[in-house]
Amino acid sequence: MKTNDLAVKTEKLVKAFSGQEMIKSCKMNVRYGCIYGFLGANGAGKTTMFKMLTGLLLPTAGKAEVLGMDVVGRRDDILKNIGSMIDVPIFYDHLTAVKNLEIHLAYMGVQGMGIPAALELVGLEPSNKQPVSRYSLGMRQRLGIARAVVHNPKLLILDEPINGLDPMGIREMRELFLRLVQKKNMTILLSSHMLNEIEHTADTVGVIVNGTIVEETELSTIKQQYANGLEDYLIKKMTGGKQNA
Ligand SMILES: Nc1ncnc2c1ncn2[C@@H]1O[C@H](COP(=O)(O)OP(=O)(O)OP(=O)(O)O)[C@@H](O)[C@H]1O
Repeated sequence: MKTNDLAVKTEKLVKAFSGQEMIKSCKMNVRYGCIYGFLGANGAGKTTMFKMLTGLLLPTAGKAEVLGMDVVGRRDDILKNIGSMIDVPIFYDHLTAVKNLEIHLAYMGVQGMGIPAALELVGLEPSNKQPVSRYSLGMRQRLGIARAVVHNPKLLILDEPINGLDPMGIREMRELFLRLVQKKNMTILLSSHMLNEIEHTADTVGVIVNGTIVEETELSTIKQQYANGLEDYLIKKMTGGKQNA
């Protein structure tokens, strides 16, 4: 794969905490225009990878490029061109959703797709005058996604984006992700423990085990090889192939 086909490219990436490597020589390739489902057990290193790609953590060693730019040297340029939601999204709780997005756009220095459009995309009512402190968990999650997309980023990095959403909300987000890729040319890198959701949404899957990505594959290939779907595939990869499919 040519380097300029890749929205995310890491080589031998390492992150150590207190001298202990939690990300180990990790290689990740995310193609432009794909929905990449990032899978792994609790503590495998998904959030740590996302934090390095979004400039929240500095790599200990190795190389990581996002949209062709080095994560260390060009952090600010990267941040203008990506949208992310990592961990529970934090807002100005005493302000409305519209005000929160206005502050975000002012900070980014762009108009983006427009605040009402972004709120409508995620199923929130732009005329809602309630402060965000009154929002349910699912509404906060939707607002987090609206903030991640409102400035029209090229790449979206979403850590467990459907946590807290009801079944209707999950379906709406799935449709939204597909629309963002097809109509707005975005690339989406997302993690989820909800394999059923990844099966419905992603076209590429990457599996991280103990801090290293052990395989990146097209979902269609997995579906051909594992009649029962992603769960059998994932368990096999997580156990080093010892578990029968
Ligand atoms: N700031 C930190 N200091 C020390 N250890 C950390 C820190 N952040 C993460 N870790 C450790 O790094 C490892 C990977 O954690 P990470 O949160 O990236 O996993 P994850 O794959 O996102 O897990 P989950 O699916 O549970 O969210 C864990 O062992 C975690 O305890």
